This record gives sequence, structure tokens and C-alpha cells, in this order.
Amino acid sequence: MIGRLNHIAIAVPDIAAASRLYQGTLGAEVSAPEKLPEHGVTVVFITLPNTKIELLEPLGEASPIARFLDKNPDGGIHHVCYEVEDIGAARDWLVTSGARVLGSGEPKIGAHGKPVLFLHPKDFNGALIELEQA
Ligand SMILES: CC[C@H](C(=O)O)C(=O)SCCNC(=O)CCNC(=O)[C@H](O)C(C)(C)COP(=O)(O)OP(=O)(O)OC[C@H]1O[C@@H](n2cnc3c(N)ncnc32)[C@H](O)[C@@H]1OP(=O)(O)O
Ligand SMILES: [Co+2]
Repeated sequence: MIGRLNHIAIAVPDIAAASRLYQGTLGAEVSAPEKLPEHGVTVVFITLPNTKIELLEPLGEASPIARFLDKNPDGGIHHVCYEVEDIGAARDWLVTSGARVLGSGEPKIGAHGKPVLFLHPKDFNGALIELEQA
């Protein structure tokens, strides 16, 4: 069911500083920050030859990554995103398999303009998984 690795996300306390680090020190191609209020984050994408790194900074009072950063003030790897051919079918299979789909269970449009879902980290070896419609 899961296909390509779409991105690995890193939550950071200061997305401008992290962007400068990736652009300057690591010589990477870094996008401009994009605010996603519906997801409670500001994102930046770093394009690599074989996948992307997503930098995330909390946006607003109810950011879903706020507590993660409280626990990890320097930041840390936040989630992995796999692509799936059919996110609806994937969701149905996962629910049948007993996995917890976060939020309402309905896909929301993510940073790439595609439907995404999140699976509870406690169900997948402590790793927060995002699924994105390929
Ligand atoms: C969609 C736009 C963009 C894109 O790529 O397109 C994005 O990726 S936006 C990314 C930000 N949005 C989300 O992460 C939505 C899904 N996440 C959530 O709903 C929450 O972050 C949740 C429920 C996973 C955790 O929320 P919170 O930390 O407030 O809850 P708890 O403190 O109760 O945590 C429960 C339990 O899970 C552990 N945890 C939390 N976050 C992570 C994580 N990123 N990786 C692994 N484990 C995580 C936390 O430590 C708790 O464990 P416990 O042993 O009970 O202490
Ligand atoms: Co993501």
C-alpha cells in the first residue's frame, strides 16, 4: 500500500534560522515559508534529489506541534510522509486494521495541495505517519 517517501518533517522553533542553516551551511535548495493556518504550522520544503525535507514551525495557539516542541525545544524529527495511490482506500484498510486515523478521519488538503491523513504514532512504533495521495 505505501509507496514513495514523499518527505521527512522536522519541527523547529525558528523556521527562518533553520532555513538559513539548510541553505547556508548545508547548501540545500530551500523554499520560501508558507503559512498553513488550517494545519497550525508554517512550512518550508527542502528539495533533495530523492525526497524532500519539510521544516515545520508552530502557527497559532492550537498548533498540533506545540507540545512536541515543548518536549523537544531544539526541534526534532516529527513525521514521515508516505505516498499512497488511493488515500480513501488506505484509510478504510487502516481503520479495519485497528489503526487510529487522527482528526475526523477525513483527508485534508496538505502543503502540496493533495489530500493527507495522519496515523497515531503509538500505533506505528512511535513514529507519526502522514499519508499523501500520490
Ligand atoms: C498537512 C500539512 C503538512 C504537510 O506535510 O502537508 C504537515 O505535515 S502539517 C504537520 C502538523 N500536523 C500534524 O502533525 C497533525 C497530526 N498530529 C497530531 O494530531 C498530534 O501531533 C498528535 C496527536 C500526533 C500528538 O499531539 P500532542 O503531542 O499534542 O499529543 P500528546 O502529547 O498527547 O502525544 C501523544 C503521544 O504521542 C507522542 N507524540 C506526539 N507527537 C509525536 C511525534 N511527532 N512523533 C512521535 N510521537 C509523538 C507523545 O510523546 C505522546 O506519547 P506518550 O508516550 O503518551 O507521552
Ligand atoms: Co508533512
